[in-house]
Amino acid sequence: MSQMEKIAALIVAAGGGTRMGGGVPKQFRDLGGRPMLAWSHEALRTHPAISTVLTMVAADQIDVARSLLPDAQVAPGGASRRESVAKGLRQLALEGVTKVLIHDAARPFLSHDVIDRVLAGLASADGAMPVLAVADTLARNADDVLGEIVPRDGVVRVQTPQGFHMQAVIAAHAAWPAEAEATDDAQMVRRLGGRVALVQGDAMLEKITYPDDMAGADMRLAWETRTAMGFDVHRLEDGEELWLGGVLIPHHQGLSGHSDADVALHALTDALLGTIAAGDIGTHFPPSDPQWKGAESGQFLQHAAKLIADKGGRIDFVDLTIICEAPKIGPHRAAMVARIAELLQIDQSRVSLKATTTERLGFTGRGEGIATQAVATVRLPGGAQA
Ligand SMILES: Nc1ccn([C@@H]2O[C@H](COP(=O)(O)OP(=O)(O)OP(=O)(O)O)[C@@H](O)[C@H]2O)c(=O)n1
Ligand SMILES: C[C@](O)(CO)[C@H](O)COP(=O)(O)O
Repeated sequence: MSQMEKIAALIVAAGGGTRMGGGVPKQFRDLGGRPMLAWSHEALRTHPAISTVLTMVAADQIDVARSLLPDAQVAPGGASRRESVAKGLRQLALEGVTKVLIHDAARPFLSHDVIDRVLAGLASADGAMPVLAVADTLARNADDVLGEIVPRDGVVRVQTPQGFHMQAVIAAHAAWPAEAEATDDAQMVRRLGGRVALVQGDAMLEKITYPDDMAGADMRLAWETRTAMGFDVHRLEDGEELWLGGVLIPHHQGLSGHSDADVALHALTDALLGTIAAGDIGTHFPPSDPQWKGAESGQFLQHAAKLIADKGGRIDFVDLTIICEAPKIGPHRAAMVARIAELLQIDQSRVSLKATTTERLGFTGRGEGIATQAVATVRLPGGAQA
């Protein structure tokens, strides 16, 4: 790479998703726990050769995009894909960009391998783009009757990101007739005599266009299911409040500990951290740290849930067993389930809470303390990208 080289990515995300329908433009819809747009943005942002990622969104979606991708550089796109690209190119040219990768937000599952292939193709051409072979027979539809067969030899399916030297793609956009539409940028560069190299595309990169494509994208995510457990004990003492499952319970004793000692939320926090192998509650909130003295344990649980969400994960189900002789848990079960569901932002049907005694045996049986076992099951996106 030369000293002066500056490679940018330009994501076009200003479309209305009319073929998809359903109100919210598809690039802002949830896909595996994060907006579709976030997937390719992350892949481009983390590629070592790319120094800038500019995302074009509809003018009235700027605030939405900023809230979904707080660190992203976003700008208003245009009325067509071509206009959105042209506006982005103008901005990137001012930033001294020498090469640009133009990518559809509607192609979320972009790997670094594809980016590498496009950049390699660009080294010896004006542009480079990923393509796939056509596997199906191609035919014309003549009023819902089979028409002419279209030879598929030498025909490829074109994907993005399409990479270009900035001068070549800016000249192509400038020369393109204002009234003509172009479905991509490579055809514009070619029309001006530019050479666009073809590199191997990726089946994961299929564009999400029609409603059925969302289901296909979910399947491509290849969710990985993980289950982990947590266990915790706190001592019952006079003069303490009894917090259990995020609920204050009237009792003659309460649990003692550095925080509010909510043994149920602690066990559940450990179970959730376990699903992403992120240590335990003490790793994140050391008892030696005075800031957690008397802390409400709901924040520990929310922290674990956020770490899972940051990985694109979803909490499928949590199950707790509170082990104590007293108080009776039954009367408080509904309130605890509601509070845990609220803290985790999941439906109450995904929270199970049970209780048992130990038949007066052991420390729980003698009323010296309360224990909780918790199990959490989460799904993490596994197949698409880390
Ligand atoms: N004015 C536009 C139109 C499209 N695009 C983007 O160009 C890509 C092309 O994909 P496409 O499936 O055509 O997206 P939409 O235009 O949103 O879909 P539709 O044609 O069904 O309305 C998408 O990432 C889309 O957001 C854009 O940035 N600006
Ligand atoms: C740019 C593109 O994704 C390459 O295949 C495609 O041309 C976009 O076409 P659309 O009709 O705007 O979806």
